[in-house]
Amino acid sequence: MQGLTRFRVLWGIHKSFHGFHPAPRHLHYQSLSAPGTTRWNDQDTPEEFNFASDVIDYWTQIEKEGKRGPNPALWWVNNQGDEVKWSFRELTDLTCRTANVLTQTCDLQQGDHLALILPRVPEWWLVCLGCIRTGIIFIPGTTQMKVKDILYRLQVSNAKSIVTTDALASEVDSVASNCPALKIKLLVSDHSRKGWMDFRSLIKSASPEHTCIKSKTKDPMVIYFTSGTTSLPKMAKHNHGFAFRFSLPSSRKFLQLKAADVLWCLSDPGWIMAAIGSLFTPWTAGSTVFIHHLPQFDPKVIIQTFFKYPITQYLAAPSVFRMILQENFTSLRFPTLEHCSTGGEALMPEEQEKWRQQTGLLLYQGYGQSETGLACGTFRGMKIKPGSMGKAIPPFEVQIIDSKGNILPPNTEGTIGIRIKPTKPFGLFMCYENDPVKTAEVECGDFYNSGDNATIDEEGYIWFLGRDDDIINASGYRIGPVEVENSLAEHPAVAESAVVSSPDPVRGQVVKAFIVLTPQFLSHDPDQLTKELQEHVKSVTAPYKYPRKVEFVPELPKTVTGKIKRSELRQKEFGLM
Ligand SMILES: Nc1ncnc2c1ncn2[C@@H]1O[C@H](COP(=O)(O)OP(=O)(O)OP(=O)(O)O)[C@@H](O)[C@H]1O
Repeated sequence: MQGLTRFRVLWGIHKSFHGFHPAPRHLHYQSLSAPGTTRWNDQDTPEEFNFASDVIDYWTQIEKEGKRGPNPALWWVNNQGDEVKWSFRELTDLTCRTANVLTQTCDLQQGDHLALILPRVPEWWLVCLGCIRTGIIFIPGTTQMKVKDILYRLQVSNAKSIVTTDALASEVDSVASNCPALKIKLLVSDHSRKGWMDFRSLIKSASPEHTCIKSKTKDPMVIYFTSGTTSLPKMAKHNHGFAFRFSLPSSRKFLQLKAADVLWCLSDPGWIMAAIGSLFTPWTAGSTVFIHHLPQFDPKVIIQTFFKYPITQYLAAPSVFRMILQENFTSLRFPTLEHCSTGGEALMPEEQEKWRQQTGLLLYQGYGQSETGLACGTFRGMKIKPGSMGKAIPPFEVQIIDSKGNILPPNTEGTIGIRIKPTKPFGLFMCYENDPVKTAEVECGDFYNSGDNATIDEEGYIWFLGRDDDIINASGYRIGPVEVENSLAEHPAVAESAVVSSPDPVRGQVVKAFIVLTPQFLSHDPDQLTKELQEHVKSVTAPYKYPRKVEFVPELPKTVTGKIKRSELRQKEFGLM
């Protein structure tokens, strides 16, 4: 049975679409920002914007007029051979049904908080858009969370509702009595569960007639929990302007997607990268969002997927590219893949080079945070400087600033700042929810202070050095962990490493490297390997940066989003844990 038909039969949904007459507003907005503009004036801000009505329903209309190609809006597959293909028309229909389930059946109102903890299942996209249609603020989270992570998020967010699957339902039930705000539990499953509403059957019987709210661009839309790499995760709240930003030519220039493109973004749905790469960017361009359910990252499955489906663009964290590279292919030529991008953590220049050698494709890097979305990046076709995160993406003006918010000259180490005065640009978070103190703390003069250390060169390329807290001060030298980790990555023994400062009775602090070895080096003599790695670092970078201490570990501590927790390693070194 064909995927789409199968899905319709599964859900009992018939092809009845109501008439939509959306104005193709989002394309008009392109004229509001010229590429290269670095400042956005508030008077250009559209008063109202809603991604569901202004973008999704626009493409639905284009489809109805027969002006869009046959590729689906969403193409979902799993390892069991199941497949879902939805057109924009179906997406409009299903997300209107979702909106009705949320507001009518669940009695949720505009401004209520909904925790959305789903794996890569099609319902994730339905709930996001259903929330956008209704003004319910959705709070994505990763399914890798444990009970205490879920409890923390439900409590601090005051979520009134949660949408999740069987895998986490019992965890939610075990903490629900400690979450007084939580009233509605929606289960995405083929089975029913006591105390939970059945999302799939509710959708079937819901009406596809729904009038989208007229959201103000400055109305809240989504809250992202930060990864918690440095402290407890914070709640970065974004408005509809975050979604609007993707309609600007400057944002569209980043991947240069066309309606015929098929974009595969591997990000966990709980991370802001998923909203960027598998929701707002592709659908603004009318492209296909391709999703592989992938409960675990298996590089072999990822590679097979490129050969099986006509994927043209690929976006994943550096660690995913790293896994594929570790398969050591001499030559991988993907039949339809044209463009690859990465971000979210440091990318080693040699990984970029290895990717080019093995696949013949360039690897473009971007940088962002839960607070900022994509702040800078290497636009498609722009010269790549290996190791650099590219240039500021308008309307963000990115500068390297000192602790008072003064702009520093090129090639001077400082903090990445995004201009917020006189005007805060679209796409930058509104605030940390319920935390005016933390919100005020990240304001630094006329800038938002990212807390990341970097330099900018004469051409405007930004070079990541490390988080402020991770910078090592050894014998008067300031050392960014990424530089040392980059050097270590060039050695075949190193699968992964984390570099932190460690106390030393003579020098105060020294550089220490925690190293996960590649399988072929596990049996090597550790002392000899330590010396070899130290010599290697001295030979490829300034010798003062070499790790005086080395510890081989089976794995590195990571956040639920897979980021290395250097702060945890550092605290252990200083006896603080
Ligand atoms: N291209 C990149 N290169 C290096 N680091 C990156 C890149 N992109 C993102 N990062 C890192 O990821 C961080 C953003 O991650 P995220 O918003 O998920 O939360 P977090 O900052 O890790 O969590 P917390 O603020 O709770 O400690 C950036 O501040 C930066 O340190």
